[in-house]
Amino acid sequence: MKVLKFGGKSLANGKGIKTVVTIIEDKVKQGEKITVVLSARGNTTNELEKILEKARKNESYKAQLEAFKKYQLADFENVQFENEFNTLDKLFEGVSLLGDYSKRIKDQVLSQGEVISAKLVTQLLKAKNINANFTDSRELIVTDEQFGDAQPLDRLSKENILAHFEKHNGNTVNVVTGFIASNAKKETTTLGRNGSNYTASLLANYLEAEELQNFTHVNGIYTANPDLVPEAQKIEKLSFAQANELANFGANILHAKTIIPLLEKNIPLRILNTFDHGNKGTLITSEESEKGIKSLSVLDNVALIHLEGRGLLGKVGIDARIFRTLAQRNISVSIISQGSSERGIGFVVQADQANEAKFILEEEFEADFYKRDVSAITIEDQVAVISIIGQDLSTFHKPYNALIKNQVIPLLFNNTVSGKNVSLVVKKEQLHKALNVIHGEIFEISKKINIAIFGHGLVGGTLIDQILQSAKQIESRKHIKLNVFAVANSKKILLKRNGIDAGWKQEIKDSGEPYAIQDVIAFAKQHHLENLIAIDNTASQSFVSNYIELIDHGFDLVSSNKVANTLEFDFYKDLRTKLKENQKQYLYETNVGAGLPLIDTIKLLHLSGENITRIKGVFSGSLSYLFNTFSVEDRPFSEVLQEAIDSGYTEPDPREDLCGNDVGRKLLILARELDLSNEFDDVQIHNLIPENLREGEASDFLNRIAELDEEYQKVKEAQKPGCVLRYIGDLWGDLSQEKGNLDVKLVSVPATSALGQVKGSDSIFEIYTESYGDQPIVIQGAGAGAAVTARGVFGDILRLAEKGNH
Ligand SMILES: NC(=O)C1=CN([C@@H]2O[C@H](COP(=O)(O)OP(=O)(O)OC[C@H]3O[C@@H](n4cnc5c(N)ncnc54)[C@H](OP(=O)(O)O)[C@@H]3O)[C@@H](O)[C@H]2O)C=CC1
Ligand SMILES: N[C@@H](CC=O)C(=O)O
Repeated sequence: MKVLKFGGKSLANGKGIKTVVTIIEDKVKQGEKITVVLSARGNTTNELEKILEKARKNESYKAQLEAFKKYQLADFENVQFENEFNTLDKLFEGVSLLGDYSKRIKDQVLSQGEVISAKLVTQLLKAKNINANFTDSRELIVTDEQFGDAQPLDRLSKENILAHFEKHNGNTVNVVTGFIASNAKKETTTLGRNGSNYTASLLANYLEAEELQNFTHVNGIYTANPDLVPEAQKIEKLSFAQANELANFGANILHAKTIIPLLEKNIPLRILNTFDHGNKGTLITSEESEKGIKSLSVLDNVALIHLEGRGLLGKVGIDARIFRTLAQRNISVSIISQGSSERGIGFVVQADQANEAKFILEEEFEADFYKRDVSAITIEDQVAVISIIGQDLSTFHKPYNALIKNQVIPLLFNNTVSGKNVSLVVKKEQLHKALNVIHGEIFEISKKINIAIFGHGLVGGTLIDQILQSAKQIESRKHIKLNVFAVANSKKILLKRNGIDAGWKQEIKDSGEPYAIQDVIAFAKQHHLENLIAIDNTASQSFVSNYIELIDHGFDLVSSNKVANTLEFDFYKDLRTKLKENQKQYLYETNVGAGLPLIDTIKLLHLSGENITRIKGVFSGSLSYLFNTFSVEDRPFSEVLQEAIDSGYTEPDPREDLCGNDVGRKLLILARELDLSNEFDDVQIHNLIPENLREGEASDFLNRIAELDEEYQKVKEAQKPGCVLRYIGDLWGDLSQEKGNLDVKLVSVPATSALGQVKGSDSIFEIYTESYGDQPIVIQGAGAGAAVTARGVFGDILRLAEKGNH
């Protein structure tokens, strides 16, 4: 025999109730022996509670009652609920007259929901020629007199149930009302929270069922609530001990009282979804699994109470007084935390008991207030408790660090000494984000990284395409889910919580909106997005002014834009202070040498104490291409320049390359990596643009580039034989001083020298250090181009996304 229990949502009008009847019918046709336990349908219990309240307040409740009846009858044929409806009419009328009701009356009212549900399903099954038998559990389960939360009396209940099932056996499908029972005086009682589940597991126990199948509206037990954590995964199998842990922390289906009767008889419990027939759900058995499970559960109807006082240190009996006082009013405390200094104690109670708890504690500690031993008792009610079940403190630093990096600061946390649970109290507004952050860390199923990309030109556009192309692979290889939730240019933004797709270019054109940076921050907050990274792929100085605000709101930064690192040294330092304060990171590997691993190398050498004495080379990819090609080919300077522009090597305004600013910036960035405090003005720059072409719009300049030809032809021809032109950067001098010398110049070098042999758009960086002497470390490769630069930015994103950084 299997016991099938259906919850309220499964029994709602429409798809629900029809599916339930089909499930039962199929099982009967397959020859399975089953017993069915039902909750009240849909929202019935809540509705009855609401009508009862209205009646108590003498408000008009009849329209709601009629709507309730209509819902129960829907368009079902041959169903008679006259008895139940009459009972409800009388009970509500009585309550309305008295202006009050007892728990006993409430149990009578609520019980009608289960009776109606079981009668209806019995009728629908009979119409399908199934031998269904309406079974009122009030005839079977005998309880004490604790209305609202009655305790079954085991021996009597078992006797009744066995006798009933002996009588109604064979192919009979007993359709049993869940939740309700009666006391020895035959008065209706109810079994409290999870009552129907309890009825089902009691029946399974007494009848020694083969399995209890609990049909819900979800596919089973998840690693977290999938409504809050989209990446949550179904747990296929659990042991009762593990289920019990989950139950203790809010997984209602698994409430301890439902589990114990099953555990006693070793009866498996399967959590199934009425609406997803093929799904095998979660199976809970007594088999102990070696692998620990982890799951996140939430209690959100709670409040945090904090009792604070300077005079509590070393005083004996304070905690005892607190808990005794609370116990006297039946107020249960779920989480407690007290520091060793005993300056205060924080604990969590049910939200609806918080005010009463505060009041009675203030009474209890009145004298202590007077003596100033206790200074305040406060309630924080917009809080939630997250419990990480299966988590001990050995690896707790991972989710904890990730929370801090995401600006979620737990108000309180504690762990269990035995077992593996860590609970955190967080602000309710941060619950969603906190859950996703912790989930990503502890499961490594896929940690979501939410990315906002500013600038979708050559580099930005290529980066987006690269991300979209590799996202799946990265998710399966690295368990990192890259979600580009924002793409913006200087005028418009496209915001998509679940990430853009291949149609992003058209979408931003069609539905992009004007924006300010605050809109992006607000969007991330509204959608509880965690692990935020802002990517600056602009060349804009004005965008850099958003950096501080982004950092303040929890974004890490990645930029291909070099401006932020080359503004005044004060800003450079302030930015780093802000980053440190907020535990945020700023990566910009592509600022020098595009995708080449240059900045990282220099940082490591410098950090490890290696004295870098000089850095020299061809810093610009576009100017490398220009002079490498122009030096050896007999073509006009402007033609080669145009090729460099068309190949995406130059800055958005190519004059930034030709005037030497871009190389100057790169040189300054490296100097600052070596802790030199140079300013941009310190860079000696040989500007390649003749003075008469420096002013005006970039487009005017581009129309006139042929005017450069004559001058550069002369420069080329004035060289010694066997020499070639190179535009180089040179950082030199005593680099242990406050400032170094920074030169950017056009030089003529032998074609056979290292600089002379550079080809295409390659950059070359010679890093001279004390240990390496005259033989520099050389880093050489493509120094410009959208693809390599975007790849470099992508590398920075992954570095941030990898464990330890986020
Ligand atoms: N090309 C290369 O090889 C390398 C380039 N870089 C750097 O990459 C960056 C991007 O270069 P590239 O892609 O060629 O430039 P593009 O001109 O192709 O693209 C720039 C993008 O930035 C947007 N933008 C400009 N100002 C703002 C603003 N204030 N807010 C938001 N978006 C803005 C532009 O939008 P709109 O169209 O509305 O103006 C455009 O989408 C530059 O900083 C460059 O120095 C670094 C290393 C190598
Ligand atoms: N315009 C730059 C691009 C990379 O920073 C260059 O030519 O090097």
